[in-house]
Amino acid sequence: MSTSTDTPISEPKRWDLEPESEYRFELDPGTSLAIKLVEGQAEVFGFELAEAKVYLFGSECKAAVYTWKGCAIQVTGVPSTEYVSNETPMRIYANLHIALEQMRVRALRQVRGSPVPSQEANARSDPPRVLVVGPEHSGKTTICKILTNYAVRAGQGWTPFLVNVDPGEGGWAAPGTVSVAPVKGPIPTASSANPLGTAATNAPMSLASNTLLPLAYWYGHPQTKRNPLLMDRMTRNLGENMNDRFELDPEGRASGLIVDTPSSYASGPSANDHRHKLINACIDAFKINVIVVVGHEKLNVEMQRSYGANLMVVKIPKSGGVVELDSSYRDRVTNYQLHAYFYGQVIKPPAGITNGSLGGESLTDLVLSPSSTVINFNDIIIYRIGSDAMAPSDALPVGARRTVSEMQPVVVDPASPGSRLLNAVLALLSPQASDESERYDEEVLDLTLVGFLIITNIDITTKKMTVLAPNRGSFTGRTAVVGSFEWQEQ
Ligand SMILES: Nc1ncnc2c1ncn2[C@@H]1O[C@H](COP(=O)(O)OP(=O)(O)OP(=O)(O)O)[C@@H](O)[C@H]1O
Repeated sequence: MSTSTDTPISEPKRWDLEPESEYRFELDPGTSLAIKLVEGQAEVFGFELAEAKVYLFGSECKAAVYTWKGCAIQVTGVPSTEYVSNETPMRIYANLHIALEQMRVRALRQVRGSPVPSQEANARSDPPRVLVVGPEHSGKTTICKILTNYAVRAGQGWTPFLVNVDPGEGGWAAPGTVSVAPVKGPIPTASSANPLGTAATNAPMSLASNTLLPLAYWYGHPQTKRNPLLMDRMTRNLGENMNDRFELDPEGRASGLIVDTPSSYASGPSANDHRHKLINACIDAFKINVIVVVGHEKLNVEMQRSYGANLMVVKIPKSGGVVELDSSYRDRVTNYQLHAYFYGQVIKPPAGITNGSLGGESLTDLVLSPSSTVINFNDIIIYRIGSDAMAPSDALPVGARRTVSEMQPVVVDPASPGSRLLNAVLALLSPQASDESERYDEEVLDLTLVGFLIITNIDITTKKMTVLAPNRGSFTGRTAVVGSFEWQEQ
C-alpha cells in the first residue's frame, strides 16, 4: 500500500474535457487526489466546482468530474485508475430532473393557489416522491445525489428530502441506519465515508456550511434480510415523521423526496416476499409516485407489472463509470465511516498540495476529537432487538417454542459472558417517554437515533466499561441498542 507521504511530489496533470464528457478516477487505500477547475464549468455528481479552488478526494473515493460545456482541470496525485469518457447517461438524468422539476412547480402552484396554464389543466399536482431501485453497482446512490443536487441548484429555493433506506451504506452517520435529511445546499463527493454529505454530529465546534441534519433510526445490520420486519417498521417510522413534517410545511412538501434503496430490493426471485414487502413499505411510507429503475430490463418489467397501474415507472440506463465494489471494500468503507464519525474527515492532501478543501470546506473544520469515558454497567440500558438475541431454533429444547419475537427489545447484561459488547457499535437513542403510562414494550424501536458509542473495555469485577463517544457527556439513564457492527481503532 502506498501513502501520499512516500509518493514523490507528482506533477499536476492537465485534462481538457470536451462538452458532455467526464474524467473518472478511482483511489487506492491511503492515497488522495486534488482537483482544480482551471477553466470552464464542471461538477462532481451534480456538485458544481468553483474555478481555481482545490478539491480533495480520499478514502478510496471513486467519482467523476463531468462537464456540460467543456472545461480544463488540473489533477494532482496518482489515482489507481483514471480516464475520460464521452459516453455518459447524464443527458437522460438531466431530462429526468426536468420532469421532476415540473412536478415541483405544479405542486407549489397548487399550494399557493396560483393560476394553472390551460395546457396543464389536467396535469397532476403531486410533488415528486421518487423511489430509486436497481441491482448492485448500478449507481443508485449516485443518481439520488445527482437528482438532489440538480434540485437544490435550480435556484427555486427547493429543499428536497433525501431518504436512505440502505442500511449497508450508512448514509450520513454510520452503516446500520435508515435516515432522511432535508438538503439545502449541493452535496459534495469527497470520500467514501460520506457518500451523501456530512451530517452535524454532536461534536463539531463549527458547522460546515452544507452540514445536514438527518433524522435516523437504528436498524443495526448491513443486510435487510436479517430482520425484514424491523426494516419495515423503521421505514414506516421514517415515513410517519416525514408526513408529520409535510403537514406543517406544505411549501416544503413541494420539493419532494428521493429514496435510495439497497440492491437487495432489486435482486432475487420476483416472488421473494421480503423484498416486495419492503418495497411496498417504502411506497406506502413515502407515498411514492415515481419509481426509477436503473439499468435493469427485468426489474423494470416487474415494477411496471406490480406498480405501473398506479404510479409512474421510469427506466434509466446505468452509467459505464459505476465501479463494482466488493465486500472487502464495503468493510473498509464501514471502517472509514465510523472513523470519520469519531475523528472527523481526515484526508492527507497529496504531496505538494497545501490549500485543499473537502467539498469546499476547510480541512481543519472537519477534524474532531472523541473522548473515552468510564461508566457503570447500569448507567445505560443496552438492548438487542429480537432474533439477534435469540438462540438458534435447533438449540431450543424439543417442543419448546420461541419466547422472543423478531421485534422484541431484550436487555443485554454487559457482565454476561455472551454479551458480545466488546468493540460493539452502540446506537444511543432519544430518551424514552418520561411518563411511565406512555411507555410500551417496543418503544425502543420507535426512538430516533442521537449518536453512536463504542464499548472499548469491559471490566466485570468493577462492573464498569469504557466507551468512546464523540464528546464528553453523561450517559446516565440513557437507552442504547446494539446491532451487528463492531469497530476497533486501527
Ligand atoms: N460516472 C462515474 N464515474 C466514476 N465513478 C462512479 C460513477 N458513478 C458512480 N461511481 C462510483 O461507483 C461506486 C458505486 O456507485 P453507487 O454507490 O452510486 O452504486 P449503488 O448502485 O448505489 O451501489 P450499491 O450496490 O452499494 O447499492 C461509487 O463509489 C460511486 O462513487
